[in-house]
Amino acid sequence: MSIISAISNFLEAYDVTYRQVLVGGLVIYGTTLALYRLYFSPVSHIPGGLLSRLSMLYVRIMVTLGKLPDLCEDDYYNYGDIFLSAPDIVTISNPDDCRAVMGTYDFIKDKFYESFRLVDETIFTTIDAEFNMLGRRLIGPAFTPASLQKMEPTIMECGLLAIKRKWDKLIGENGREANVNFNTDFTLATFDIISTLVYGKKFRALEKGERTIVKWVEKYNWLAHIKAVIPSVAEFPLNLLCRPLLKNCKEFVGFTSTTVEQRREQIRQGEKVPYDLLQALIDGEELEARAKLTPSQVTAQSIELLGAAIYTTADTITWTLHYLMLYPECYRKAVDEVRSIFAPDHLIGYSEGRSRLPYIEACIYESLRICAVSGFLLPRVVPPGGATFQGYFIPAGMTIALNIAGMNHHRSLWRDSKRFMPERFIERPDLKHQVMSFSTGVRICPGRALAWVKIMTILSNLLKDYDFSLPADAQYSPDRTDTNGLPVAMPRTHSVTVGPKHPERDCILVVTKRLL
Ligand code: HEM
Repeated sequence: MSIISAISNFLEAYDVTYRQVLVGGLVIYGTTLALYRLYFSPVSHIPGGLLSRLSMLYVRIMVTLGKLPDLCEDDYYNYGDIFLSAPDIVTISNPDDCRAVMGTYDFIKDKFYESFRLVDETIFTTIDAEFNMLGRRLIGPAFTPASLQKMEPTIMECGLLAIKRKWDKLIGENGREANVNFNTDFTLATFDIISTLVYGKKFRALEKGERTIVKWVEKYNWLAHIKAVIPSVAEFPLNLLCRPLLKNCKEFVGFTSTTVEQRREQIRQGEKVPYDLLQALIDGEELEARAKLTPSQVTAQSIELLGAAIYTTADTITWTLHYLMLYPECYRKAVDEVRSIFAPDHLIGYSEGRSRLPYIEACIYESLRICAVSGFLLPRVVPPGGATFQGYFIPAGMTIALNIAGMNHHRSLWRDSKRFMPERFIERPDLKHQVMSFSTGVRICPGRALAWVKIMTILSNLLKDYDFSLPADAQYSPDRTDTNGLPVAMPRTHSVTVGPKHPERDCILVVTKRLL
């Protein structure tokens, strides 16, 4: 008698259907798994929300809905230094613990980072320490103060000055004032800056409204976001569902590799080429180093730099201006500071802005802290031998996630942490080193100095040259407060960075030329 007929006979004898067996099996499996996760897994004694402890599904749903930043912050306030974000994701928020993890290559990046991989390995996606160090060595020289100073004219021209031209034109057309979507303008300006530095070409997205590449970057980010939730989405048959996104990435890669090839040709022809980010990468192909970048790695890296630099910087400027509008006394102080130091016709360069505008610098730190554009989880794998945090042992192979929002709101460092309070950095400048928005350790953001140049030059000059106010119908203003009496910030969402959820509604400001 075959096994199948034996089972059939057994089911018939007890009057049980296959369906009942299937449902019963699933119930037993689900219950056993739930009991294991809640009471018997090696990390079951770590605190965390019931849904997070039961299934990975909860965090995936939150990621899909763009709610991860809110979850990270709320979970820190609810559970403290260590908690479970999913049955096998232990999240840590204690700055010392996070530094211990990030200070070494032992805790490699989790497979989540594969969702960002497009054509080849990059500084960001790699888990290979040697390759990461090589990439960082190559782009490092582009981010020294001397190199950034050389790039500053481009940064000014494509960033601040392009924004000013656009706003002045709008104001001129409207009479005295104009309504601007500052998030869109900061995004296009930061795109124009970074694309000039990466492709060596000016696209003038802000001026001409030409957004092809911005859309490519947006869709590349979306694909990465979807891959983070459904890793097999780029494989058959799911790839059929996101054909337009995959086609978009192909075009993006094609355009980038052609541009890289054009630069190589210029070099071969002996033409003078600018020193920019692309050049730093191409130089890497020529290095005598044992490991050097292949052409497809240069393409992949160029795309990554574009993706890493646009929304991070634009959204940071956006949040800073938004918080200044919610806290008018801070806005007033920032404006008074810059206008008392610099003449109306002075173009504030980065280093003078950074050294002479401590309050505006403090506003930027506070915005990076209170709503980090990277305010979500950075997942790493626990190395062989396991690791102990806050008295809990975490076995090798489990994911440990660093909670940037948790560190930036940590009770031990930040008094009244939900309040936008730039003064904290004036009273205690040492706190600047505790803002974790650029991460920390061996994989700290290599582009942070460039980001600072863009943020500081754009913000300080705009505050000097324009008066900003909220439109009459603004939904988020100083008058709309929460139960603690603090102004409610506009809702945020998360794809690759944490940005405004409804920029078309919440990022409109009335701009007038400064009255002399
Ligand atoms: C306000 C602006 C920015 C913020 C807040 C920011 C934040 C971060 C954070 C938190 C990481 C670590 C991510 C992780 O480990 O998962 C990171 C990595 C990285 N960032 Fe940035 N970033 C900013 C701007 C930039 C810019 C302008 C560039 C380049 C032009 C850049 C290039 C990179 C690269 C290549 C990495 C990967 C580093 C590695 O894995 O070794 N970022 N950034």
